[in-house]
Amino acid sequence: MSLTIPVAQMPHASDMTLPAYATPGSAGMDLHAALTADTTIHPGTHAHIPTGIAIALPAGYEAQVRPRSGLAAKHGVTVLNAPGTIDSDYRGEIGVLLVNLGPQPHTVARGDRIAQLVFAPVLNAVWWPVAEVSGAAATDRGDGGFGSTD
Ligand SMILES: O=c1ccn([C@H]2C[C@H](O)[C@@H](COP(=O)(O)OP(=O)(O)OP(=O)(O)O)O2)c(=O)[nH]1
Repeated sequence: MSLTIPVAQMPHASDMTLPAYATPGSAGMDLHAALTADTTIHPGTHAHIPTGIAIALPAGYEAQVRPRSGLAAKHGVTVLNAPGTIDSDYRGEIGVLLVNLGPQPHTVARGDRIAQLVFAPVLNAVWWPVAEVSGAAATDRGDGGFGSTD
């Protein structure tokens, strides 16, 4: 299933290539760092990395900013708020909050692939207020949580 999404490049990224799927089966488009200067993320700290694009998602969809596993495995660098949520009514530049959980400083340069963007449909829930949810839909689990099946 494909979705056509308006995308605009910010002035500081007009020479960059748009995010793209790395392979025909990739779930996410790689997002690139639209930095004007290298940014070093020191261990235990995070940085807001611009991607140079703004999008206009149709109502009923979201985009998720997810980590790249290669970056995490090699450098301990991941997305701080993973998965970041891009709302359908957001029109600003997409940013990526990268956190360095590794032992070494990590430098991000312009054009580096820093995260991936996955598009997904969103279900809009409507509350149906009831006195007790177990009355509305009883289950074997009931209110057992947090390891209750251990
Ligand atoms: O990784 C992210 C997460 C969010 N956003 C943008 C798009 C999103 O639609 C907006 C708001 O994000 P979110 O709802 O997660 O932020 P909030 O902390 O709840 O703030 P707000 O009060 O702006 O909703 O910020 C990004 O660019 N990157």
